[in-house]
Amino acid sequence: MPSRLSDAFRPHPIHDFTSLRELPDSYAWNQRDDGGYPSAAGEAFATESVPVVDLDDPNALQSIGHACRTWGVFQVTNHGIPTSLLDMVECTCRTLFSLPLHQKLKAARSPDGVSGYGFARISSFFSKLMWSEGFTVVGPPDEHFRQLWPHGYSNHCDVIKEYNEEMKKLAGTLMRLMLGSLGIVAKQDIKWAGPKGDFKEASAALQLNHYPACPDPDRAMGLAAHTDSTLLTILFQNNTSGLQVFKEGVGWVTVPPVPGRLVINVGDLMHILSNGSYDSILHRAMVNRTRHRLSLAYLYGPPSSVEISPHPKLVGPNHPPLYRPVTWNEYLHTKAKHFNEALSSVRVCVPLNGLIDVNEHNNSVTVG
Ligand SMILES: C=C1C[C@]23C[C@H]1CC[C@H]2[C@@]12CCC[C@@](C)(C(=O)O1)[C@H]2[C@@H]3C(=O)O
Ligand SMILES: O=C(O)CCC(=O)C(=O)O
Ligand SMILES: [Fe+2]
Repeated sequence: MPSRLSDAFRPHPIHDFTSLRELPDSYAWNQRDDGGYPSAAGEAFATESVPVVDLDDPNALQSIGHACRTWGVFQVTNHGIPTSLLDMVECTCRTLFSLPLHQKLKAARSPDGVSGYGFARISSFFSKLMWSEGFTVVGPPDEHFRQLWPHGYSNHCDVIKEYNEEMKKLAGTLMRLMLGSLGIVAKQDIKWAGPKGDFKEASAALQLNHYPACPDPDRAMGLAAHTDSTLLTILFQNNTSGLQVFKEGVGWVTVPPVPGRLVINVGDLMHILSNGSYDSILHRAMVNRTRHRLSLAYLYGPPSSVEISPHPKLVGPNHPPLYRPVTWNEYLHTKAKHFNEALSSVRVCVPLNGLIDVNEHNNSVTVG
């Protein structure tokens, strides 16, 4: 067992960074370290804010379409997720990350696995370390949770299962609205949406993130800038701000947590499915000097056997398909290899004499 754990974390020595009084150099980022995205004047005086859509509003479909075209991210209210469930899942997160490191490592993500405790996967693309820890849940959490809490894990399992079920329903609703705004009717136009158009066969991963209070937050990075490899992501953040989204021409815009709101990100697979009409949103998480922060990302995608490609309704003589078909597993691999170049690596090249695509394929991780 110990050799498996040290394998999982070989690239980054395991130490309890949460109790450090000073920021070690290995955690001190400068702008170049995070991809060098310009911090436009907007950052300090951001006048723009991420759209808010009331899901009970009869115009929700139009508002969501507009938000997806202009931002690639929006917040929702009246989403139907009970506050009590959000409180409970936050409590499970808090309890999990409060465990001593040696206990959390009993549920460490294995080198080739997707579920379990670990530091940011995308760390390998950066020379600096991120000020965060995470726990990924794919499928039932029971086995890992039993390692964490030998006694009394079942309540935490129930909370996660209920949260996943509620998220799945909400994700189905959001899919119908996001696609509806492109003229795509889920139950007619998307085979895997099923006869009721409820996307029952969809897959998902739940990512719990913890950003401890940090002695030097201006130089630290919670989670570096990335887009999600999903169709869409539903993000819950506790009462501490940290999420920022990048808007072209504006710069980094903070999405402050507001009770009752959830943040919806357009992911890379939605960008592909919409044939580029919706952009996936580049986002990152900053950290705080005095407060620790929790977030939960519900990463939503198609069933593992389904290939996502630009929808035929959005393709025509003047609108060639911009991307080749990919399954979620294949795309996750591409992301793990090419990180923020993953989308361009599945893009179709358009030479003068027709369409060809240039790609490497490989397959194996299973999310489902
Ligand atoms: C289903 C997913 C989506 C994953 C991989 C796998 C489980 C965890 C997800 C995240 C969560 C944190 C950012 C990200 C970039 C990461 O490193 O892990 C995400 C990644 C992706 O969107 O590619
Ligand atoms: O913590 C956040 O606000 C962002 C988390 C995130 O982007 C992710 O888990 O993919
Ligand atoms: Fe993300």
